[in-house]
Amino acid sequence: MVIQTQNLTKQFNGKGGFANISLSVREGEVFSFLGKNGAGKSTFIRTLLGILHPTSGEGMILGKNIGNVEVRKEIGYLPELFQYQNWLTGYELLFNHGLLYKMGKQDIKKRIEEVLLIVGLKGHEKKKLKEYSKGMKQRIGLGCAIISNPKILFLDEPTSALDPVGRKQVRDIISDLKNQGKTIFLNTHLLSEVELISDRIAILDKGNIKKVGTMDELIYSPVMALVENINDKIINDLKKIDPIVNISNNNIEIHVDDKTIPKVVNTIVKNDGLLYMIKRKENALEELFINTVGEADER
Ligand SMILES: Nc1ncnc2c1ncn2[C@@H]1O[C@H](COP(=O)(O)OP(=O)(O)OP(=O)(O)O)[C@@H](O)[C@H]1O
Repeated sequence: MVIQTQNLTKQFNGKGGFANISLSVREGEVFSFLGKNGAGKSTFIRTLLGILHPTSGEGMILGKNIGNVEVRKEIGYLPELFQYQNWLTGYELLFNHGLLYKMGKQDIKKRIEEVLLIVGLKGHEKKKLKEYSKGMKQRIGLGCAIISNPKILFLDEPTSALDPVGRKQVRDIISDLKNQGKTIFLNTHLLSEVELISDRIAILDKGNIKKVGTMDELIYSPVMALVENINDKIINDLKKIDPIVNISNNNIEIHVDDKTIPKVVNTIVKNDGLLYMIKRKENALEELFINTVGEADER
C-alpha cells in the first residue's frame, strides 16, 4: 500500500473537513475520490500532503508518516485552481518547480524535455503562460507535478474547468502516467471522468466515506432491451439466465455480464421477439452517486 490512513480526521474548530477516514491506496492504481462541493476532498489531499495538520488519526505515505520531508520528494501535487505566474514561460515555470524540489540544474533541463513530451507541450515551452489556453495551463500544471518524477501524484479536480477536448488530453496523460507505474490519487466531481480512468473509487459525503470499491463492485448496471412481441417463452427462458429479470411493456432489464449478451439476444430472437435495441443502462454511476450522497445542497 502506498497510502494508508487510519481514522484520519481533519476538522476546523470541530466542523467541516473530513472524519475517521480509513483507506488504502495500492501502488500503480488510479484511485478517485468522488464527492460534491464541500465534501472534504481537497482537505483530505492537503492533509495527506502535510499542508494541514490532522486533528486525529494516522496517515502513512510510502511507509512514512504524512508530512515526512523525504516522502515529499516522491509526491507530485496539482492543486485545484492552480495559480499560474502568467509572466513566465512554460519552460521557466517547470524550471522553478524543479528548483523547489531541490533538483540540480542539469537534471531539471533533462527532465523538462521528458515532461514536455509527456504533457504534449513540446514546442510551446518558450511561450508565456498568458498565451496558453486553459487546457495547456492545466497540462503545464501536470508537468510541474511530475517534474521530480514522483511515485505518487495527487491531482485535485484536474479536468473540471476544461472542455471535452482538454479533458481527454488530461485523461490520456493520466493514463500514460499510470502505465509508467505512478499511483494517482484523483479528486473529482465529474462522474464521467471517474468511469473512464479509475481503478477504484471512494464516495465521500460530508466528510465521511460512504462507499469504496472498483466500478464493478459498486455498480450493478443492467442491460436494457427494447423488444416487441414479448411472450411467455421469452420470459421463461430469460428467467433461466437471470431469475430477477424485469419486464415491463416492451422493455427488458436483465443483469448479465458482457459475455452473456449474445445468449440474451438469441433467446429473444429465436422465440419470435422483435429486438430493436440492446445496451447497458447508462448513468449507473450517477444513480449510485445520487443515491449515496442525496440531492440536497452542499453543507
Ligand atoms: N481552512 C478552512 N477553514 C474552515 N473550514 C474549512 C477550511 N477548509 C475547508 N473547510 C470546510 O471543510 C469542508 C470541506 O471543504 P473541501 O474544500 O475539502 O471540500 P471539497 O470536497 O474539496 O470541495 P470542492 O469540490 O468545492 O473543492 C467545507 O465545509 C469547507 O467549508
